[in-house]
Amino acid sequence: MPFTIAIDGPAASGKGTIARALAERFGFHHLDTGLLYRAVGAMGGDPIAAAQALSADDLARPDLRSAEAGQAASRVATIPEVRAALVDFQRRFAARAPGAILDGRDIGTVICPQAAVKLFVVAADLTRARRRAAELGTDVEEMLAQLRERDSRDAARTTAPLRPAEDAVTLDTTAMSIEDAAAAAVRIVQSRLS
Ligand SMILES: Nc1ncnc2c1ncn2[C@@H]1O[C@H](COP(=O)(O)OP(=O)(O)OP(=O)(O)O)[C@@H](O)[C@H]1O
Ligand SMILES: Nc1ccn([C@@H]2O[C@H](COP(=O)(O)O)[C@@H](O)[C@H]2O)c(=O)n1
Repeated sequence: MPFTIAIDGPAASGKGTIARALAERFGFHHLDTGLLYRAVGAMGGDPIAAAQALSADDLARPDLRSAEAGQAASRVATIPEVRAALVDFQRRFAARAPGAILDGRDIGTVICPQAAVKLFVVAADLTRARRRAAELGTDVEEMLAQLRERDSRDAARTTAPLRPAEDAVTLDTTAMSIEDAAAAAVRIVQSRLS
């Protein structure tokens, strides 16, 4: 039976970094589900039609990592029909052998409620803003405002809001290096594998 790991948390908390480290360590597949919403937001036009027509090629667009793409993603992510159109793809991915790691906002609560491991990754707002601003070469204060706006929208929406699953383990990476955060996640996964 494939082993599924669900990783959720606010923007730039380190979900993807941890997911990639786990994928490398355990040989599992990894899907950054934020890319699906970023692609839908970037396609323009009717977001519901865009979500229904989404293909793997759309996820390879070079402009999806920008702050603007993140804001557009969080707006289309509030539309229930957009979310519904993306469920099957994510669940099929989660069933891949020998295991799959999905990171996003509703993986442990909606997409994979039966996941073997659920992590909710958090970090202080300013820490997240500093890390993301360094990554994109942008202003920290502006990034802080953008992350807070996105987190508020994600947590306030009625369909699949950002929140930890009841059985999720919270991992606060504020004072952790990338290596320490990855090692902490590996320990949690190992404890469930054995
Ligand atoms: N523990 C850490 N220490 C220092 N920098 C980190 C740490 N974890 C992640 N980072 C850096 O912070 C930035 C955001 O991390 P990452 O992309 O993993 O976050 P995310 O939660 O996946 O973001 P998003 O919400 O956009 O999907 C990246 O530049 C990453 O290298
Ligand atoms: N499972 C998910 C994943 C993402 N979203 C929305 O997309 C935005 C961008 O996500 P990133 O992980 O790339 O930052 C995010 O702010 C959410 O609005 C989602 O709703 N569900």
